[in-house]
Amino acid sequence: MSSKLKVAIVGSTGYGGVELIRFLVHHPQVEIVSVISSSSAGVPISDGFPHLTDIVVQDLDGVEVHEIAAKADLVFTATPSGVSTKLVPQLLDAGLKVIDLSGDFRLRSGETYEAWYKKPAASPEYLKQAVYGLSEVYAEKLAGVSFISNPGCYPTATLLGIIPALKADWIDHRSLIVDAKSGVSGSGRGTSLVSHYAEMNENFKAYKVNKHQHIPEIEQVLGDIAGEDVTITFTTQLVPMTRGIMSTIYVTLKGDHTDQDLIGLYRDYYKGHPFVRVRGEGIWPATKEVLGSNYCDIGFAADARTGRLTIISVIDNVVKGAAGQAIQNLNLMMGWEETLGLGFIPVYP
Ligand SMILES: NC(=O)C1=CN([C@@H]2O[C@H](COP(=O)(O)OP(=O)(O)OC[C@H]3O[C@@H](n4cnc5c(N)ncnc54)[C@H](OP(=O)(O)O)[C@@H]3O)[C@@H](O)[C@H]2O)C=CC1
Ligand SMILES: CC(=O)N[C@@H](CCC(=O)OP(=O)(O)O)C(=O)O
Repeated sequence: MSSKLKVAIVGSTGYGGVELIRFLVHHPQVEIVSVISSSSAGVPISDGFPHLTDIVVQDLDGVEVHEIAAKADLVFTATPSGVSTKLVPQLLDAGLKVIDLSGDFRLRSGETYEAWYKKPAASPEYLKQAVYGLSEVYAEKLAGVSFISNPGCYPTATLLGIIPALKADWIDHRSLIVDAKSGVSGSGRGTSLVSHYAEMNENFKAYKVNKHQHIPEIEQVLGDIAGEDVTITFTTQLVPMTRGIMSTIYVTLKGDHTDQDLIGLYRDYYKGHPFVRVRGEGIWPATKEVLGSNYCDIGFAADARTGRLTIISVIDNVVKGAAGQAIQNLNLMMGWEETLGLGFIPVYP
């Protein structure tokens, strides 16, 4: 009998779900016992995803909570916001561990969720149970828990870029401006006008400026760390590429810290967390340098002339921004090596 952890994936036909499969197939402690679809049950998953031919031979299962509970120990819910709100409590009540990739359990306040997501929030009882899984920052809080809410893609790149400097009190958080760019896969597999080739190709488009649902998530974490309310200016933009997020952060420095000081501070903060790589002086990261991997790469430019600091943080939105971090969180939850199943070099070129 296998002693591996039995996992199921709801939303396995979406970008996050398919990426979970890509990594979990090689995870030494995990067996995928069910790939689940609300719309294509009974069909071999490789019919819709021929790249999985002869690798994942399972048929898709339907979303039947009691059947999932009979087969699995843990469920990844890679489902749209609004769907997780209703599904996750049922899975938890059935005794399953859950790692949810949606935005439905990241905000502590249901009112804040409803204001930004424009959807009914989950009940406070379940919001309270969720542990926010920004892996490098909250690793110790994740050990042994049953329910992790995986961070958003933009928050992951942005928070990992800001937190060490904020913790050290080297920056004035009232001056924070975040200019964030994403590849189109960030909006999921469902078609929309925004991701239509003719709309997106050879185009560079800002959207949800100051209205993006990730603003309260970023402000919640920064506020916890600063010990007071933090507000940010946040602009999101769509770039005509498939994967990748670059979050460029502008902030006023407290004191005259150099690039070398910042490199030292960040390397120290992320010591023991191999998925955050701090670049050397003048070597700023590009999205392609983390493509297909769980890395977040960070570079700096402190400007003595203006007293401001530019921080550049890049991730692959589908990996470190979703499926990869979810698996990193699984490892932390289970007390396994943080890198298990994730040790891939980025795809280059
Ligand atoms: N793409 C990204 O870069 C990131 C995504 N996220 C979040 O992760 C989640 C998944 O994202 P992503 O994979 O991109 O989204 P997709 O739209 O690509 O996939 C979502 C999947 O959810 C399934 N689904 C839809 N409705 C239901 C339902 N009622 N019950 C069960 N399953 C349902 C669909 O599959 P089927 O019809 O087969 O059931 C669909 O394939 C979302 O909440 C997203 O916001 C977070 C960070 C980054
Ligand atoms: C490029 C693109 O459209 N990205 C999406 C990311 C959505 C997402 O991941 O949503 P939650 O984290 O809130 O679940 C967006 O900006 O809305």
